[in-house]
Amino acid sequence: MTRSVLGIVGGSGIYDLPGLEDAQWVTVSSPWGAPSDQVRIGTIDGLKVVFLPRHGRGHVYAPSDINYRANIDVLKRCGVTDLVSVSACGSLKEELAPGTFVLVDQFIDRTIAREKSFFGKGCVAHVSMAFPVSPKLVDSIEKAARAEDLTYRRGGTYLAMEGPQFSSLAESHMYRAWGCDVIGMTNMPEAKLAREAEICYASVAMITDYDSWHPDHGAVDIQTIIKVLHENAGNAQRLVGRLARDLPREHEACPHGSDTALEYAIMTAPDKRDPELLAKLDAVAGRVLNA
Ligand SMILES: CSC[C@H]1O[C@H](OP(=O)(O)O)[C@H](O)[C@@H]1O
Ligand SMILES: Nc1ncnc2[nH]cnc12
Repeated sequence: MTRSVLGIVGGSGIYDLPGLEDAQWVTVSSPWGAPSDQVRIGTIDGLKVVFLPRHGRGHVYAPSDINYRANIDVLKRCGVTDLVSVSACGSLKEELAPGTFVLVDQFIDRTIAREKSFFGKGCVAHVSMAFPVSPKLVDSIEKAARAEDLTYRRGGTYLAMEGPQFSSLAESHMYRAWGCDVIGMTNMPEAKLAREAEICYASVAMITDYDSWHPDHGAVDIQTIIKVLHENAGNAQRLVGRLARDLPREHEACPHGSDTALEYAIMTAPDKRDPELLAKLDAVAGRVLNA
């Protein structure tokens, strides 16, 4: 049996997790470089919870500057089995009004300037991203959202853009034509790296704006986003608190195999593997490399 450990990556406006018991900021180092910040480790009703502010306290890192590999690596080192991103996002659908929480289930990755894999020359691996989100974890988030009476929608496609500038009007229309529901700058490659690290991942997109396409709303601006984020911070905290109280204490196997993603993924023959890369993979791929 594996005990559940809940990880929370806090996005814009979420730099701490009130309600954590016996909480401490802890430095965890990673062979992948510096993570965004220390992690805040504590418990909620006996469940270990590990919180990491994605942009660092004080919002130091832009989306393209975040060391996503180090972030996922340190969360893995802390034993995280289930990881929930809480992110500010723009809406690409009329019915997804600011204040709505979308429980994302698909992604389109349009980022272009980020390290996207722990693997590469000397240890090549290919994991499935067909179903990037763990439905059991989303079940628990949905239960929590219902219990807290939040306005939410289960399912939605998140368009990950490079940023840091917001989309042009033409891009915004194009993403709508593609059928995307929300737009943000951070969930990729985070979701891909969580899959490589065999961590169940889910993303809560807190809608803050209508991006730039809506004829009755002006183009997105940061003041509006911050205002909506402040209005929703309490809801986000209640959601996470409830999720932590109710998450099954025994980690449930992911129907999409998130927790066994590396089982047959590594292509490089054992005698051709690069020892330096293998050493860096000790946390994310230890389960299969040490088997
Ligand atoms: C503050 S608006 C743009 C910024 O907010 C989102 O970040 P996060 O997902 O960490 O909440 C968005 O992706 C941009 O990085
Ligand atoms: N419209 C938008 N585009 C990209 N990232 C966002 N984060 C919040 N709103 C956003």
